[in-house]
Amino acid sequence: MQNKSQSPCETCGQNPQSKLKKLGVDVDKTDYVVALAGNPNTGKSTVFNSLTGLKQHTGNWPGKTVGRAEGGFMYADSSFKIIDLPGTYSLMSTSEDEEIARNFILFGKPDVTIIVVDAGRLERNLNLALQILEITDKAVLCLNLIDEAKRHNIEVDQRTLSKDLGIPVVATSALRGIGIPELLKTVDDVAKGKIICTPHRIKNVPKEIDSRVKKIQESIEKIYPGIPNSRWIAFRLLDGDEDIIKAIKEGEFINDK
Ligand SMILES: Nc1nc2c(ncn2[C@@H]2O[C@H](COP(=O)(O)OP(=O)(O)OP(=O)(O)O)[C@@H](O)[C@H]2O)c(=O)[nH]1
Ligand SMILES: [Mg+2]
Repeated sequence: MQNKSQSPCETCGQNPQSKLKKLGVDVDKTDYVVALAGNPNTGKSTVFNSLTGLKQHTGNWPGKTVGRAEGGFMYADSSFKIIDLPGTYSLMSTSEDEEIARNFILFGKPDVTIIVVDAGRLERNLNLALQILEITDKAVLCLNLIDEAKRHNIEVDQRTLSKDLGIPVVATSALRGIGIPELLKTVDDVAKGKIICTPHRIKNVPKEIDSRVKKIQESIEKIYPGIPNSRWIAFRLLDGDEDIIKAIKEGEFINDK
């Protein structure tokens, strides 16, 4: 039955959005888990709200999302849990909120990570995107605020960007719902392995460093069997990251589900 508030376009079978059912907070036992990551103020909560029907705080000031919020949606007969995370500039972050985001991206084992970036501030935003691509095999770049970028005559070569990053890129204007159907379909395709990502990774790590990292990695995995991203942790330990040293000692990551 057609919902009164929806236009014929929104309910047409050709439109991927017609396969979307917003589930609000109903997120028990879903088929897939999706994380929304990105710098502050890029529109993560706006994307979250449009997919779940929830009303996470949004606004034009940094640090609006505190802690993490969960919501759900159905798409093409599959159920998804989606996690809205606080904005963060780096996976080596220090504030409590940034730590929540970092821990979920690293250890929450999302099936797909949507990296939301500001199309008008791409260079700055790609710093976090590249860090996330080091540690995940399944990601989609959501090139948001495309309306604002256009207003400032900024054009993004999506094809080249997608090729260079090795993940699909979808342009959106989340505030206006533009590109959300395409984003949904792409996330579904990545989750189900219909789109295979080949994420950009740093190559040519010197042999000596690589072999030491592997040794540390083995020790971490011995203490915490099944821990994701042990290589990333090994690099952080080598770097003397106090936060990570403390978290490893206290098993903090393992409990952060
Ligand atoms: N013009 C325009 N504004 C947008 C778009 N997406 C989001 N916004 C606005 O940008 C501001 C920030 O959006 P949020 O969704 O709160 O951003 P966020 O990434 O969740 O922010 P943090 O929680 O601080 O990390 C809000 O005022 C939104 O209404 C868009 O595509 N175009
Ligand atoms: Mg937010």
